[in-house]
Amino acid sequence: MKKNIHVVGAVILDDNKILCAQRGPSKSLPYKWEFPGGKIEQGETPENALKREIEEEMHCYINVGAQVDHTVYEYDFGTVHLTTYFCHLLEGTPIRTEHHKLAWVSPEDLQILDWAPADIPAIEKLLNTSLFS
Ligand SMILES: Nc1nc2c([nH]c(=O)n2[C@H]2C[C@H](O)[C@@H](COP(=O)(O)OP(=O)(O)OP(=O)(O)O)O2)c(=O)[nH]1
Repeated sequence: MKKNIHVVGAVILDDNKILCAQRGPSKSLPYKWEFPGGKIEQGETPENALKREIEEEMHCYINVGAQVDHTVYEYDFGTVHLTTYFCHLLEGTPIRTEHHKLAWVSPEDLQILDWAPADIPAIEKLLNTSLFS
């Protein structure tokens, strides 16, 4: 059986846009787009894992709201259990540290990006939700 990897992703909304992040060339899933976030550590709640990851990788603070989606996707390196949450910026501006690129993207442009396969159901949900009404 493949290794289970529990991952949280932040759908950060600001000014009618969503913050999207592109993985670097030397990572698994090279150049794929994802939601900023990462693996949940032992004993951590998903919300606290997400806040910690965003502080570590983008040097800003968020609050974590409702769940967007939960998907399970089997990659060759393991089975990713991805939970995404709506988030807002509380303090600071996201800084790119680990990612190849960061981009603020309008909901209608989300499907232009080459997403990590585990993210596709969340993208479809976001496209079918009126986010800013
Ligand atoms: N953060 C994040 N990870 C995602 C998403 N979709 C998706 O398949 N993943 C995968 C990529 C990684 O294998 C794993 C997240 O682990 P991580 O953020 O610690 O990734 P990493 O690149 O530092 O780790 P690794 O792949 O080098 O082991 O989940 C997503 O939307 N956000």
